[in-house]
Amino acid sequence: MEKRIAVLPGDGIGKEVVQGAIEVLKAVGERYNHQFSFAFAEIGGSAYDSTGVPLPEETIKICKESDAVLLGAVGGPKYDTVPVHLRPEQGLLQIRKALNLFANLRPTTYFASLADSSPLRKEIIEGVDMLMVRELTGGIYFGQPRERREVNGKEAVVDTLYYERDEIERVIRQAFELAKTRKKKVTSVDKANVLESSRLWREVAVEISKDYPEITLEHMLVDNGAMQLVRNPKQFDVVVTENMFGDILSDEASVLTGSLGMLPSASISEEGPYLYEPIHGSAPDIAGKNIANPLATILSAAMMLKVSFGLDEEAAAIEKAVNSVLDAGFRTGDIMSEGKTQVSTTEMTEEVKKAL
Ligand SMILES: NC(=O)C1=CN([C@@H]2O[C@H](COP(=O)(O)OP(=O)(O)OC[C@H]3O[C@@H](n4cnc5c(N)ncnc54)[C@H](O)[C@@H]3O)[C@@H](O)[C@H]2O)C=CC1
Ligand SMILES: CC(C)CC(=O)C(=O)O
Ligand SMILES: [Mg+2]
Repeated sequence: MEKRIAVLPGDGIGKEVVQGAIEVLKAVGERYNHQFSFAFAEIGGSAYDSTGVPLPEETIKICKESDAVLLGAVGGPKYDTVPVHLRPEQGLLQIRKALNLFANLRPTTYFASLADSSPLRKEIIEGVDMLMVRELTGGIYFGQPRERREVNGKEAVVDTLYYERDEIERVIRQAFELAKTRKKKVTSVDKANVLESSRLWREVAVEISKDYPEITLEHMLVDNGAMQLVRNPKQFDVVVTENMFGDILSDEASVLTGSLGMLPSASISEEGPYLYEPIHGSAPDIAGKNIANPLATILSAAMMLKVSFGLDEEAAAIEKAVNSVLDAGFRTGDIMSEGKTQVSTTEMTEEVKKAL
């Protein structure tokens, strides 16, 4: 199979972890006789530095001409004083919008050999297998107006949480479709006791559920959801929620696996190409030290093989290699525990390649 992959390393550890995923994809290509080519493009702070904007037109073009997109992460303290509309994070929001990536799938699975790395008790996390479906192109990260203003002589500020019914419908329908292939339960997380947007969200979820009689729909308020996620995560199968709630809850969910550095994601659209990225950010506190965990990005590459290219066997081979490396005791600093072997980003990548 011949596939062209757009690669957007971004900033900070984004560059380091993406390199790991590329090497693993090349190793899979060699072993299974696929030709993966890589087209590099800029995004985020590094794009701002070289072009003055966080998402150059050229990057959008390269992505649209590719079969899938692999992204690292954007941002860093260097850009704190850049005007908000030019900040690295805007580049990420803009590429999601440009590619119409309306649903972000963030699976949280239990890694038996990492049970010691989670601050949560083993009996709470053992067997966790949930999928967060986060709305990705609407809500408060995109709504207008978003500005500072003066009101009655005082400094004021406005952000806007805006959704159109069809934006809510398509992501909730996607969650039900995914639940059909899993444990047949959808938990819709909202704040319907306060927000009008959540009241419509809940209404739409009930309507769509009528098309899926075999699937159980449950509603949960987001504050309770945040608590249930660490108290009893095994109750969840598919969780569907709006953009900001999903952003926050999925970082929380990563604690169930042992580290933020373990959670991959796939962002899907109606037309493709899809985009794959770890859920973490550019981690300025550890960037440039070759200590970041590359596994979330390597597992995102596995999601790419499966979801975009239909290469189930190859994707499973990567997942199996990751598990065997963890079972063998290799750990980056974020998942390190007593008696294990601490390795760097590049060494972890090498171990995964060997295990393949
Ligand atoms: N998708 C993206 O590009 C995202 C970008 N950001 C941006 O990243 C920058 C830093 O944000 P933070 O709030 O610090 O979030 P972060 O996700 O970058 O880091 C949070 C903590 O987790 C650790 N961590 C994250 N990924 C890791 C990995 N692979 N291996 C080991 N440890 C890891 C970091 O060292 C840090 O202590 C900001 O500019 C933020 O806007 C934040 C989240 C997502
Ligand atoms: C720019 C942010 C919305 C990125 C983020 O935190 C995420 O997508 O998880
Ligand atoms: Mg986030």
